[in-house]
Amino acid sequence: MDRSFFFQNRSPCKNNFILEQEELNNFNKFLKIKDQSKSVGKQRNDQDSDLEDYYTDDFSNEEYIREYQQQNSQLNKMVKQRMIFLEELQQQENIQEEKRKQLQTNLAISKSKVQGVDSDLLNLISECKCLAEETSTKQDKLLQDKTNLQKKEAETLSLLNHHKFSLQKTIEKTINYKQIYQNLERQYQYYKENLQNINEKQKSLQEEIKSIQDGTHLDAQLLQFTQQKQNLNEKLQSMKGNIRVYCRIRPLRQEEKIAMLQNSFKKQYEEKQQNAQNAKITPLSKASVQKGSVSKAENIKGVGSVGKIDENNPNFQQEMQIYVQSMFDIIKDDDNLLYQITQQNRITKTQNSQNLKLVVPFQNMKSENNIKEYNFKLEHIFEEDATQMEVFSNLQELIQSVLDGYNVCIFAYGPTGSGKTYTMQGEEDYNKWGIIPRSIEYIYSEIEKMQSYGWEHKIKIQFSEIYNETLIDLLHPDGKKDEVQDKVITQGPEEIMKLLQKGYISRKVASTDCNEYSSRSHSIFRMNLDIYNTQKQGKNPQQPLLKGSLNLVDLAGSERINQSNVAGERLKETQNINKSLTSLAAVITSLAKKETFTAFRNSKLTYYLHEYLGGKSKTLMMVNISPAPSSFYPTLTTLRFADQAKQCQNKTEQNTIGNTQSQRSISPINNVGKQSLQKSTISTPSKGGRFQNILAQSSIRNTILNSSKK
Ligand SMILES: Nc1ncnc2c1ncn2[C@@H]1O[C@H](COP(=O)(O)OP(=O)(O)OP(=O)(O)O)[C@@H](O)[C@H]1O
Repeated sequence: MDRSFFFQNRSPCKNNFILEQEELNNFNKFLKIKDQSKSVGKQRNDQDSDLEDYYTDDFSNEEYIREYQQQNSQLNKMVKQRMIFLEELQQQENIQEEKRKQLQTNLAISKSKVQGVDSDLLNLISECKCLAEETSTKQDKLLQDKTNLQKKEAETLSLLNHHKFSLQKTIEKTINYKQIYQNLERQYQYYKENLQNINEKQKSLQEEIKSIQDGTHLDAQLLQFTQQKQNLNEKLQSMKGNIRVYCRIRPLRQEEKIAMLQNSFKKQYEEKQQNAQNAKITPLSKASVQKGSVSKAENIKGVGSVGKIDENNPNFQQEMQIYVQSMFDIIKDDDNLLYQITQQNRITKTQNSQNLKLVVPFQNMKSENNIKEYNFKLEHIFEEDATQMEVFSNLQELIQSVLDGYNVCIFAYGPTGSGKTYTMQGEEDYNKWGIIPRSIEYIYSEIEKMQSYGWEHKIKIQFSEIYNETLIDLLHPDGKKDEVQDKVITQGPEEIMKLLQKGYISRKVASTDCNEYSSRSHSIFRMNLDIYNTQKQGKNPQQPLLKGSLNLVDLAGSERINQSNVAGERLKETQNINKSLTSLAAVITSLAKKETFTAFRNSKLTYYLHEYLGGKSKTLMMVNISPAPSSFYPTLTTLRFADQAKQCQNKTEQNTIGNTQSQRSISPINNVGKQSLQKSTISTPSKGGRFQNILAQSSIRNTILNSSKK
């Protein structure tokens, strides 16, 4: 049997080697015994016998023994190889052990390092925490800064918007002014050329005067020249229509600005209150309210009843006062800003080449988004910033007509407090003089200029009022009723001013809720001119060549009785004012419709003015309106009336000899009820006070002369 397979098939592990080694030793021992017994015949002990028994089967003959020996030597070689391999393994194991030790050392080092890293990590974590806190604080600050910036941005934006709006307005105005300036420049060129022509004509006329001894030739030419001028003027006037309607918007008054701010505050307050109420009504309490166990007002403590402001609440009053005061500082005199802040709609003027429109926006109380616009086409609109001078310069041509022998009537119409008396009479300061003093000044300056051409004028004035349907002569010492006398003026414009001043003091004025100095009567200033030409008519002519009449009417303000809060005598006045204005509106409507009969006699006012409404006069209605949102309804009614008035057509005619209209006085009107005037009941915070120092200021004649020189 080949036993080498034992070794070949065994794995080269240490135990296997030991076993193999043992077996080999045993076998060698057996061989030795065998050899000894063969040569010496030596006695075998028990152990040898066992070995011999063990191997006897296989090693019975010599051949086998040799074979085994060979195998044995091979096996020895293998054992040696295995031993070498074993040693190598041992060495590797040693190396591994070394490495393991090394690794352990490394592990220990790493562990200590990890411990270091751990503490570093802890430090880092705490640093991170600090950083996170710092970051969150910084974030909060940044958020705060951002909110502040956003607020500032919004404020700046609204300011910019406001500036943009003002700038746009300014640009529009500048464009308007530019156009006006260009027109004026054209007119100036035109007049300059005309003046040159006139100067040339004047020169040639003067030469003719020198050369021609017979005066009638000159008279004829002068008259022709004057008539040409009158015809041209007449054409110009008739082109503009007969009852012309101008509109003047007065500036907002302080009280109106305050009212606008208060309304805006109330609106905001109401909104806030509503929001607070909505927030406080919980579903449960709503249910209780529906069940009827809790009242809504009870439920919302401290807020007041739903949707309504308790105006008597001192907190509300105080808050509103603070708001209005602070806003007033902000808006100063910037009306644009006021309209923007209070979100109120503004009356605006629009213009194209043909039409001048007044747009009156009205916000429906029921729905905020429902803004209705009312458009009115008017011949001329004076906006809030129009000066007295600007207004008059637009009427100058009309006043000129009086000197050319026409009847002219300008009446101021509008709700109470809309600026009629300011427009007609004005105030003490020269810049604030109204149409009446400026017309007197203008007529006298023209008369002076015409004197050198042989023109002479006789001036008579009347100043009257219609109060409670009674016509009263304001220049009569006893305030004569139902008859107005002419007062002949001999001393020039100062005399007229003095008389007017007296008349203003007598005029019925009272303080109402709508106007501190409210006119309670219609006042009529009439200036009659008898015009002569001595060069044509010779010295001391008996009859005037032309007659002109200027009528300036300051109507009492139309007002709503509940709005002006009047009672007693004041209520009666208001009723009479409204009645006569209603008659005026009816007359205007009738004339506009060209009805065959017009009821002029329905009131003293229409009867007194009938020649100027339906006659041959040149009539201008100056419609005064207030821009205040609270005056919306009176403004609308007034503009509707103006719309009717502009449709009336008069046939203007010059008052030449044989074609004169007597306007000296009005005869007593029997069929209009005469009412007695209870003078003692009238409080008279006099509008005449505005005029008291006019005469003291400067000599009117000087003013007139200076202006005529200009
Ligand atoms: N264009 C204006 N510029 C400055 N202030 C004005 C202007 N128009 C009117 N006012 C002021 O408004 C107030 C009311 O004006 P005014 O008395 O002329 O109104 P009214 O229409 O005559 O009123 P009433 O019909 O009640 O007599 C006055 O204090 C007046 O000075």
